[in-house]
Amino acid sequence: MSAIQLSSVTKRFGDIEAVRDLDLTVESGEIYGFLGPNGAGKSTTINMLLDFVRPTEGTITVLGEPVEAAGAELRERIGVLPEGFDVYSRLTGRKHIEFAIDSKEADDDPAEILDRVGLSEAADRPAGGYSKGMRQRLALGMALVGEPELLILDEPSTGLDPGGAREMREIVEAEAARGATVFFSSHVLGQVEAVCDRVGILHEGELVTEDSIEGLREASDSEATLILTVDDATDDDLDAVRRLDGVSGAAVDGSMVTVSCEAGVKTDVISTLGEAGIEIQDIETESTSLEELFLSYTDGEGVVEKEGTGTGEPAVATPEGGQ
Ligand SMILES: Nc1ncnc2c1ncn2[C@@H]1O[C@H](COP(=O)(O)OP(=O)(O)OP(=O)(O)O)[C@@H](O)[C@H]1O
Repeated sequence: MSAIQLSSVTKRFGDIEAVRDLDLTVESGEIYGFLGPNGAGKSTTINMLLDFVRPTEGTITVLGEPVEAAGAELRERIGVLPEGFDVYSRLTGRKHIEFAIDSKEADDDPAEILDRVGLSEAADRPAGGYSKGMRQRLALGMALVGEPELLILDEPSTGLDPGGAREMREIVEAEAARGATVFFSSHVLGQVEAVCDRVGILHEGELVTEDSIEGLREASDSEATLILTVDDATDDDLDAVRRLDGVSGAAVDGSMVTVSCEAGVKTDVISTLGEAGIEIQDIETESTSLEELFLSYTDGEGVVEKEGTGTGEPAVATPEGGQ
């Protein structure tokens, strides 16, 4: 069974088309990253999944139920971390979790949930005094109540420090391991890259691509730029290189030859230059990074901040040196 299915969904607010003809399926047990720059339509889509707003056109089913017809029973099967979650200032963190347990008629141990989200020590303080990151942890804790079949997390890493972002990812992975489906939105590529099985990129209300991180990486790896330091070369020397299948361009500037090509033809380029009598002193390869690929899908709008990835590694592939 699909956990989420949107068919030809469009949402208009007056003249604004927030979501356009969206077809999207998330299978049960998947961790799906919903990526897009500000204003792409992510929150609108999430709000439609939760039946907070209704689509102008199209149909939506969640956990096999048409959302428009579903009621409290469906909501009890879903854990939600909403965008811009606001705490009840005077209530403690523990009270918030207890409230979520009561309203879902669940039997979780509040202390265990508070511990999972790293709020044990602050549990008995009024949440009004919590930092932004602590509020986000509390919201995540409330979403976890009742072992939901589906977790819908709207920008869950907002306000989290790198450690908090890593813990959030570990929780997402643990939830998926017990069988939950996780759908989370982000404009932070690193968050999505580290944890998701599949990613959909939304831009101006439309799904511009959908693939596994591996698939996206392969797409980005398939194009490369070769930068060669040579003894001497003329533009005419490069004609044979330009004629090679998979080469999209070649240029020479002094002792530097730059060739844009598919990654698979790099060796052909080098041997063709050799056959033309060009002495190669040094070779560097730059692959198209995942970051550049994302930017190409969103007209350069920022989905690629590296905030809070917490991996201690770059969030995106960096140009590789050497061959
Ligand atoms: N209630 C509303 N009334 C009018 N326009 C709206 C409403 N909700 C959303 N929009 C518009 O729909 C578009 C998509 O907004 P949405 O909040 O879904 O984007 P988003 O991808 O979640 O962005 P962000 O990353 O900034 O949260 C925007 O142009 C927004 O102004």
